[in-house]
Amino acid sequence: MSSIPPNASALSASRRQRELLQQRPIAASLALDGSHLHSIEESHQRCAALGLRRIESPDYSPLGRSDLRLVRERNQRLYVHAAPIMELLFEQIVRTQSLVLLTDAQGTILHSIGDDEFVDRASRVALQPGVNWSECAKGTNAIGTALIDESPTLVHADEHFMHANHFLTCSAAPILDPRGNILGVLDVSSDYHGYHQHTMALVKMSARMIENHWLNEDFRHAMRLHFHSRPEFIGTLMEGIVAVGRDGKILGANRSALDLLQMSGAAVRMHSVTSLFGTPVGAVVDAFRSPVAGPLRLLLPNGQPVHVQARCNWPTWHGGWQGGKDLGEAVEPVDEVAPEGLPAPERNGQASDAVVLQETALRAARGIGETLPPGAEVPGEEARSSPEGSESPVRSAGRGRAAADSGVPVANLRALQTGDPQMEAVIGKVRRVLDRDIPILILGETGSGKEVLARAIHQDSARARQPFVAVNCASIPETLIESELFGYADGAFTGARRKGAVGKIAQAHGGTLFLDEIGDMPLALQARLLRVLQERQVTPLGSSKSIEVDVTVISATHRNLREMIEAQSFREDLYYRLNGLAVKLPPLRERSDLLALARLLLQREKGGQRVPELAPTVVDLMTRYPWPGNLRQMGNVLRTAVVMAGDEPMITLDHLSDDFIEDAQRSPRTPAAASATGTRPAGAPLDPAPAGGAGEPMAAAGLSGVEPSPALGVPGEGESGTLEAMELQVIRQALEAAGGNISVASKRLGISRNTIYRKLRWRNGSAA
Ligand SMILES: Nc1ncnc2c1ncn2[C@@H]1O[C@H](COP(=O)(O)OP(=O)(O)OP(=O)(O)O)[C@@H](O)[C@H]1O
Repeated sequence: MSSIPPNASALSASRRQRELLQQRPIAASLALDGSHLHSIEESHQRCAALGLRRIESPDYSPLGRSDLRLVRERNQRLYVHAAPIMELLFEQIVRTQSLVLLTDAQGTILHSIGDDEFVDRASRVALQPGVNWSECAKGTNAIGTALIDESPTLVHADEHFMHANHFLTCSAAPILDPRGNILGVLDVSSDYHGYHQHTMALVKMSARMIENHWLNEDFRHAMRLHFHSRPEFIGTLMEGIVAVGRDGKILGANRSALDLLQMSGAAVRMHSVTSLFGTPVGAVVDAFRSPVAGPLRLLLPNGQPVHVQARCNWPTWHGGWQGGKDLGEAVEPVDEVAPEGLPAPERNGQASDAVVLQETALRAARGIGETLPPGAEVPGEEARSSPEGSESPVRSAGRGRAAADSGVPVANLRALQTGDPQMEAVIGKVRRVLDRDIPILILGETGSGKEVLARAIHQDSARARQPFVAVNCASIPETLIESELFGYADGAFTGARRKGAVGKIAQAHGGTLFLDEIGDMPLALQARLLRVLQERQVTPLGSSKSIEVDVTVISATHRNLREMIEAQSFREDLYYRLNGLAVKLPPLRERSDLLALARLLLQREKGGQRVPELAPTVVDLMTRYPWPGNLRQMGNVLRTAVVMAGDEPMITLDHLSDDFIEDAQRSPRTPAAASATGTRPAGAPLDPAPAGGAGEPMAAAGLSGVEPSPALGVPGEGESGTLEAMELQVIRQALEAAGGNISVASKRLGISRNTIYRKLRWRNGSAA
């Protein structure tokens, strides 16, 4: 840990604290304690020393698919232990607009579960698999700072170093192996308005559960002593556990053991059963030979009495234990058994985990009930409050997530009609096939709104009250995608999760299955998916029984599936099965409703408060920028701008990050977006695009965001009347009639595309 800076030590603690509170007013409202403030302050100093800037856009780029696969493979064991506990944790916080995240020891997100609406918001700051959240990548944040401080860490709102992350509140706890090495971090992130003081307790407990599972597996052939000063705490998360070798040496300990013993992991491993509990290991084994043995009462080195229970693979131990000598033989693993009277091995397994977490959440909810957010339900009450109280928990959770509302209404198709003719055409097409059991394939660049459209289709369909289940084929490790989709039967796996699980396809029964990034579906699974879609039956892994499924399928991709078919990486038969109707979303740079969308995004950010205006210079930059990340990227830029602007009524260049300004200034204006600058009222109809016009994307016509591009609109002041102005007006009208498509306009006018560019570039240059 770094030391307190000299100027801080000179100031009185309370004055320093006051200063900090002024700097971070949102977090100040939580009245967090001095050690918390100190840890955040130190982290900010580290970030400043690293040269990080508060207003910069963090590096959002995730690892490539194959790199992510490698990282996940390296951390497969952590995932196997953590995934079921993450699900339990999520069940306790479902509908609180939160995300449960697991990272590796470097802070790279391996796995996430969350409320759909918040997943959407979180993905805008790349709280998603493959993205690294170490402090040096994202500045002060709960994951990165917990990794450095090696302790549970809360980072709330403006305590995040980077402004882009100020909307978050995050509670993270490192996960340690029994030797004290960091395995990864467990984190819950949500919108800071939804802060709950009990979230950190749940995260810490969940991290401990993962650690205990890890320890139990690591030392499944060793004896484990479970101890606590109060016998009723044995078998709970508060119990200390030490693993003991046959020679009586301590091999490892869980975090509670270190707390109870007040020792470091390294110090504990210097001990033996004799030096730690004052009794030779042989005596302990003998004491537990009896099938009715109760806990032993032993003394810790500090004289504190504790109650101790033993667990081990008794047959192996009885055979191997000979008067304290380690036979050193390799022993065949056998199923763990406990003598009668000892806690059964499962007592520390899934069932007790669920109970512990639920009880904690219930206690927290009762104790601080008034701080529960609207809509949050006390665990266990969901089924009662649900109108279809008899449905399965999986189904309820799915519906809860789909309908979860963070103040952003789930859009229907009408809400997506913000004045762009290409969008109008797309929506018109999907409306015609609604409820006709025709699979829809949504194509479009990343961030162009494919998932939002899929949800809107579901929302407007007769299945709206049934689940909408989204599966991102790119973010699930290839090894897990099969079980995620198809589910698995009890006993199909021997890992931490032995109970069966309902797959996503079955979860979507009665509703809509959204297969996002379908182009990333491994080839081997494409055949299986095709069979499910054709037969409308799914067979979970390890089961011989098929389950009938009634789902309507919407899929989406940013890839060119036809090219993939040619390259034999996508099955043609599956393509035709998914493609009852293909619609292509326009990229933002081609949309004429950019300003209307910007306003919607600002409204979302302000959550009912007064929405700031955009200064003309900002509008100019926004309309000339090519927006490679589309709506998602525009949302990020506006979120930062809103935070920077605070209560100011107008967003100006001062509120935008420098790199965005530089990039945008280098970009010429795009024709379609230019019509959103006010030259055409947002929402006013454009001439319908000619056949093949809107269908031919600008990129395909050779107009990329970096090429010079023309502006649309009526002649500027002082332009009208001259020959040149009339020429320009004709070109603009032709372009507008062609939906911004330069190839079509040039053919109609009988002039080359270059002439159009030249004339309009000259006009832009002279107007500048
Ligand atoms: N019409 C819209 N109005 C406001 N925001 C929108 C609209 N469409 C999309 N967005 C926002 O843009 C972001 C990206 O949307 P979405 O996730 O649907 O894109 P996508 O094409 O599915 O992205 P990806 O290809 O990366 O999965 C989201 O934050 C979403 O809320």
